[in-house]
Amino acid sequence: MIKVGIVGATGYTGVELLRLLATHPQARVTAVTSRKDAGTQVSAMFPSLRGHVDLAFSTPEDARLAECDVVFFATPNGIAMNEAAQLLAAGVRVIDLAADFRIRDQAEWEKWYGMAHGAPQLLEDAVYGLPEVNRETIRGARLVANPGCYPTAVQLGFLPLIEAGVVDTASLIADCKSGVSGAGRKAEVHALLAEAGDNFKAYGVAGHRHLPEIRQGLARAAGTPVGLTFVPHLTPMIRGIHATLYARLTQDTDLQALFESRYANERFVDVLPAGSHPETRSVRGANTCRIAVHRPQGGDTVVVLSVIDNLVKGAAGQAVQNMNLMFGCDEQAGLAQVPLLP
Ligand SMILES: NC(=O)C1=CN([C@@H]2O[C@H](COP(=O)(O)OP(=O)(O)OC[C@H]3O[C@@H](n4cnc5c(N)ncnc54)[C@H](OP(=O)(O)O)[C@@H]3O)[C@@H](O)[C@H]2O)C=CC1
Ligand SMILES: CC(=O)N[C@@H](CCC(=O)OP(=O)(O)O)C(=O)O
Repeated sequence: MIKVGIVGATGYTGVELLRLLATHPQARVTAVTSRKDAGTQVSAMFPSLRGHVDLAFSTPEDARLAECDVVFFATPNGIAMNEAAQLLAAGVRVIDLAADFRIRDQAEWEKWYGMAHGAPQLLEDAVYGLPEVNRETIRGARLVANPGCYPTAVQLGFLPLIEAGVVDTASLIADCKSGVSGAGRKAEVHALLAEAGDNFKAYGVAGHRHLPEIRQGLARAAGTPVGLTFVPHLTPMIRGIHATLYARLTQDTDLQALFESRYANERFVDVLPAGSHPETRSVRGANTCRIAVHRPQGGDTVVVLSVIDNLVKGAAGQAVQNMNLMFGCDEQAGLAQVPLLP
């Protein structure tokens, strides 16, 4: 059994990790932390887990974390970077759901995240946890930087086009919509029902911190820097990301065949039949990215539609997928959920 610790288990990605790991045949959660709710039973806070998780939250200083095989950080940015080195030294593998190890360039990270990096010496070792790109490296990783939610949906949508060299990489556009759970469980006015319900708005147009992360991944695939306009929006739904991606074709190609062949062996990426319009509800609760590719009126603009559940393929599910790779488990272990609809 893989012994698992979760730091920050009272948040949305933390409780999602608990939900997914509750049915994992080879993993057992042994420590779950919270600063504010140490001592509270998990099932008292999350009734959905009653009968599935028999644990109480402990403080983040819990010594049992160092006895785990893997610790997930489901914490805000800037926490894992100060804790990872000690756990790694104790032989514990670390998966950070936050952004501390996602950007290779320290100065770039510090610019976007507005703080000094606490563990720059670990940036080199950290593996970016997008299995559809880095599967073999993730298998041997000690420290995994789990991708952000928007970056997962956007990269999976653009990668086939960029890898095949069939689009102009200087003029990419990602128009994205997220559900409110993307902002986490902390109390914030903009996420209140009366603020976010029955409303729709863009944010971060001048520059969102996922921009450098997406650019880094796409540039790696292109072998050259890319030009990307990324505009996130907040929609009045709880879960889900819908990314509408635009690129200019530079050569004629069978787009449907390109996408089908790129993801033919990927269990968590579903390329829909030509002409489809994927819905966020078709992936709710599941570790699936559904993609459709369009070429409106046969013109030179390609439109890719990519949907994920931000808490699953966009966070906790992808983190479990990475854990499965790191520990030699079936990649689908704990991740066989059928999406919840309606
Ligand atoms: N929500 C989403 O869709 C996605 C989130 N992410 C990233 O995953 C991480 C977690 O997100 P999410 O679950 O939404 O966040 P939440 O705000 O819902 O939860 C954060 C958790 O971290 C704990 N925490 C806060 N500060 C500290 C601290 N200083 N030390 C230890 N624990 C702390 C909180 O509990 P307590 O205060 O009691 O300690 C809580 O359990 C974030 O970095 C987020 O950006 C990534 C992809 C998608
Ligand atoms: C709707 C909403 O607010 N979403 C969050 C993205 C959450 C996330 O994945 O952010 P990290 O990179 O910090 O992990 C945002 O735009 O800040």
